[in-house]
Amino acid sequence: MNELNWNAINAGLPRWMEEARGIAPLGKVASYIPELSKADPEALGFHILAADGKSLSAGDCGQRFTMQSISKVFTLMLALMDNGEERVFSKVGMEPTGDSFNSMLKLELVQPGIPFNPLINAGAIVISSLIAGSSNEEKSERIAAFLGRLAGGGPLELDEATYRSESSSGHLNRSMAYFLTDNGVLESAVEDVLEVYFKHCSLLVDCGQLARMALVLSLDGLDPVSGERLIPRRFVQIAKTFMVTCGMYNGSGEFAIDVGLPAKSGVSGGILALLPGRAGIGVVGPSLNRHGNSIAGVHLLETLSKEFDWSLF
Ligand SMILES: NC(=O)CC[C@H](N)C(=O)O
Repeated sequence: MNELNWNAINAGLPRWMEEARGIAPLGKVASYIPELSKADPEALGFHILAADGKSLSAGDCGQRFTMQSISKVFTLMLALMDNGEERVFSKVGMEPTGDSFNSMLKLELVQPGIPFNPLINAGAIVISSLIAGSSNEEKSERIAAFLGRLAGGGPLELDEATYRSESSSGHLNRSMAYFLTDNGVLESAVEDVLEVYFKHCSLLVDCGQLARMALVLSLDGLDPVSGERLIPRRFVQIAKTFMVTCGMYNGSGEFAIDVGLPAKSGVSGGILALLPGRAGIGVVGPSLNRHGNSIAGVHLLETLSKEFDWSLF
């Protein structure tokens, strides 16, 4: 396991951050969830945390934002822990779609009518219905506690305003959930499933917490401090593979070529990325490219990956 070149990262980071921030105006902050449109398009934060506990942060790394689709990687692993592989993959597939994250096109085009993968909205909605718990509250609490544990602390906090904003504007997600019910894929009532889904998308983190969660994945599910197993290795392997094939939506191929690391983005502008066995990374930059990925965040990761030869491929 080679050491990160901390001196060089530290020396180059201010310039690379400025360069990345400079292209933020070429993208757009998400506005289909009204609450997200309040984010500062020029904000950019970065945090890297290595397995030996060394870390480095830059820019607006103290800023909190909602996890959005980044949470889908973790609900997938929790659903796998609750149900096992066979049951989960009877309800969602394993293939990239090539369509945007909120597309429902292929639900009707391909049989059986299950979502192509757990990281598009339709797939993550199905995954929300597989989280164990006797009530919506218990399911949401389990997710917030699981995510918080990986981030190194107590349960993550819900951003109520974003949750309400998502729920009241989520017509497309709602229609997908009804479609999935009609296909016999969703077992619980639409509104119950969506409450769990919208709530996990609205959990708050900062870049440091994202990096801490990413580090657990980079260590194949082990807590970096106690060494305790938090997630079975097989389920982390599944999650990391999905991150490579679908984590950046229909920009995943380009990202694999330009950056070459398992990563997951969210429409609030967050990106979680990892260097296997070595480090976790959290980035935020709310201005998005056409695929819904942080434009400055992707640029920054690309620069770092090329500079330090981080690509796995
Ligand atoms: N790409 C994303 O981050 C999408 C998540 C968002 N909560 C939605 O349902 O549309």
